[in-house]
Amino acid sequence: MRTAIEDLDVALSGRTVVSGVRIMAEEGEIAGLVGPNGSGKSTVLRTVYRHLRPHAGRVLVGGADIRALTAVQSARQVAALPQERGTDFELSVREVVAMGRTPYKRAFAGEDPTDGDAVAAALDQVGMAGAGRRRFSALSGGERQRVLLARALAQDPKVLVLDEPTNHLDVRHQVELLALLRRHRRTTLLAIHDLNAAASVCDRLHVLHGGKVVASGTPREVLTAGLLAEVFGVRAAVVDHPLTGDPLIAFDHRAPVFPVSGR
Ligand SMILES: Nc1ncnc2c1ncn2[C@@H]1O[C@H](COP(=O)(O)OP(=O)(O)OP(=O)(O)O)[C@@H](O)[C@H]1O
Repeated sequence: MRTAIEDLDVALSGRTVVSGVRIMAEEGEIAGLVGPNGSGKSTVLRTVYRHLRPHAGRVLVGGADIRALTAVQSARQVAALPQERGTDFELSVREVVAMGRTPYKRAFAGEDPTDGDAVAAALDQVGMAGAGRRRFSALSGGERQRVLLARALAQDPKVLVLDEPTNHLDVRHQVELLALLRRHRRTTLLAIHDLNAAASVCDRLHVLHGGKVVASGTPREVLTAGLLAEVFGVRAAVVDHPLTGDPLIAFDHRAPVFPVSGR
């Protein structure tokens, strides 16, 4: 569902950390938020899943201001894989994923077959179909990550918000997760550090720097050697990926880093 972040300002502990942010994700589009540490990516995403209240501006999902929705209404619209990931659930994997079905239940109602199917399908999609009975707290970081993604998928939202979803994942599971996102074609807002992964999966990228969007466009438009030097302070060449044709950033890990302008 079309999601618009309009003129967003967020202040935390009295300091403006995000200002004037405008990001649009069309229906079915995967919009990537990239930028250096502390540039405001998670803060923007937190306003979309209502973890933070903006100081100014608003987030519209399908034309509705998400702050005007009830908790249940917004949970049916937006599901998140946040950066702060619970590790203390003394629940089974299946129970954690079933939490994603809460917005569809009446109080104290049990699980119906639709819920069971949604949970099973979500676990299958993240490659954890055989792990339903395992204790969540006994999983590895990458396994937990995949289970929490399954919980978000089981929520069957109109908009997925993913904060660093490939963190902790080995390369195969990174590739699988990106393929899953591409297959799903659900409106997705994604914060991601891996710029090559971003180039392969995102329709449009929005570069945050010092709490502001400094570039928006397709990965090819945005990921230029000049921008990588200016915003990230690194030397890199952007070439065509020999297998996919996507932009491929070859970082020069030996070069000294450049100074970047702060906020
Ligand atoms: N609770 C808080 N109180 C005060 N400042 C905060 C708080 N949370 C985040 N910040 C600050 O807000 C700014 C943006 O942080 P944010 O987590 O959104 O950045 P990010 O781009 O997601 O970073 P990273 O890539 O490191 O995850 C940073 O300067 C951070 O220190």
